[in-house]
Amino acid sequence: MNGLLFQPISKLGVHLYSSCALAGGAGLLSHHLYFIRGFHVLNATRIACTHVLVFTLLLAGAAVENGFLSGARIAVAIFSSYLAALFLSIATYRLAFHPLRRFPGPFPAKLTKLYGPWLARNKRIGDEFRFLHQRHGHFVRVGPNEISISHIDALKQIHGLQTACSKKNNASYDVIQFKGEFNLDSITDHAEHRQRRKIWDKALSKTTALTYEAETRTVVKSWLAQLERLQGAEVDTSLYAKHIACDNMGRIGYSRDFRNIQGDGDSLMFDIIEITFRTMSKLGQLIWPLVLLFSLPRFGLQKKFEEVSVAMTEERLERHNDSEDLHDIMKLFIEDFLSSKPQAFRNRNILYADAQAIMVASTETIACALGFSFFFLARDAALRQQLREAIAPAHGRSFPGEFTMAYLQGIEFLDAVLNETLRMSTPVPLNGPRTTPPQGIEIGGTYIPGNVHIFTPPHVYHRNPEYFQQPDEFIADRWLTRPDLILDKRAFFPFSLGRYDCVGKSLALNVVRLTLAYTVWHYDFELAPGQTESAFWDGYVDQVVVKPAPLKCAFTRLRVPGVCG
Ligand code: HEM
Repeated sequence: MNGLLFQPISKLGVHLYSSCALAGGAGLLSHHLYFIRGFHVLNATRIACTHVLVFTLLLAGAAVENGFLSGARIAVAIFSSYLAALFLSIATYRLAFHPLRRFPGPFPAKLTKLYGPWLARNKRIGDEFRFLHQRHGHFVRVGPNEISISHIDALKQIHGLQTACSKKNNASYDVIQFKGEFNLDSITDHAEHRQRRKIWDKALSKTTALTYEAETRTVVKSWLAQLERLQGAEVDTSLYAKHIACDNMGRIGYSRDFRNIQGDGDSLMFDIIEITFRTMSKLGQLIWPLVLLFSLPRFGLQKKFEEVSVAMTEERLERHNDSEDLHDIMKLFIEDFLSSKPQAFRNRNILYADAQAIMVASTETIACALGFSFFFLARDAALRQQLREAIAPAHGRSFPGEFTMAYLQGIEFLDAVLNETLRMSTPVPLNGPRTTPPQGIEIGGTYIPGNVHIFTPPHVYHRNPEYFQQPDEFIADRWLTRPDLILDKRAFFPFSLGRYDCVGKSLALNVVRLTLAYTVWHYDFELAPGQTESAFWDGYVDQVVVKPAPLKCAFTRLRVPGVCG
């Protein structure tokens, strides 16, 4: 066989050309018979290995016949012909024949998924999507098989309970797993998701979220104590927003005290938690490098992340066996896992996968919401005062000198500040993609073909003048006295929508409400000298979840709590 293939090559000249032509034909065939059919991203490792193997065999065969240098040149020529034909065929198909060929969008996005990492190069992919929509309209082709949508009808059709769209055949979710088991967010099968979600819902329902209040209050009190210790020094509120979110996650998720606020916790914790998202965000929506990366043994922070989540789960399991009194999110997962007929947590790896989900989902998001809330308050004394006055009736209602969630939940102005923060700087700017059903869907008169990956980026909706007047201005009153500034309330969905919406919404809102109420009640704070608004705006990065820039603030304890000046 080798002889047959390489004899003509060894004579070079015309025979090399025909071998290259043959390889080109193979490139065309591999596109039309394999790559164009179905969904192959998850086979990236196998595909890469097969190509490396074929090239190595080609090189070896050619080197045996022609010596190493000539053999290498021949092998490269033949293999390049194969690749050139393959990529040319892919490019021609994507530009001229793909079902999405008529959708507007930047030229490179139509051609290659490598446009994703390029778009993410400034770590502001949410803004980039926004600019693309401003330029191209409601439907933008942001990748060869990807459409981003900003039409209001898309929200119900894609996320509504009756939707035919799914998370299937969408490698973004498939890569996030622990040894083959998905976490709640990355499950793509509806039935399996429903079973697991029931337990999460129980662990984080509105009523259960209230039962975590004492733990959150302890965290907030540590923050106030830390402010007391730091009196006079500049405080990086973005850093403490992280610490508050992380310590809160430790207590509510696992009944553990991380002590980040006090400064004697594991300072690496947040880096460990954000590592997966940081890697993903660099790639835009390009998933195959992640498939390759995750097929290797874990290393660095990714390894540490797995080790930490396993260790925390094992430790929590042990404590469950010693005493079932602990009350946290893991408790319900463990109860199902240890039951005679588990409904969702059928093995330890599922437990580890969702332990990771608690860490990631409840930390960075809350840190972002809190970090930006501190910013909007720090730059506006009137806003702080208005908030203080608004929360005053809730102070001491349940316990002397304390705020409780029960009363804070009814404070409209507090929620207006929170809504406006989540609109202006939504923690998850893009949301995960969905896949259209095989028959496609029609949105606002536009037909989107089947098996296309679609995005409905909250950041694009939240800052869209079609839905919000003066979209780039923080105006808390738009949620109260200025409803004219909201043109379509449906366009506000920081926690996503439908069956995959955020299960931790109530908990997250409670943590932010309690932290802000106690902070403004006991302290006045403003941007520290030298800290500019633009430095904060320019410095945040979008790593799947937005990470606020450092923000130096000066805090002054109020002599009479709740009374400034
Ligand atoms: C301000 C804080 C938060 C924001 C803005 C937020 C936002 C979101 C969004 C947008 C999604 C949907 C993602 C997608 O469609 O791809 C989501 C899902 C999720 N969130 Fe949150 N989140 C927050 C806090 C939390 C907290 C505290 C938890 C508690 C552990 C949590 C747990 C989850 C989980 C498990 C999912 C997946 C739900 C499912 O697929 O059924 N989140 N979140």
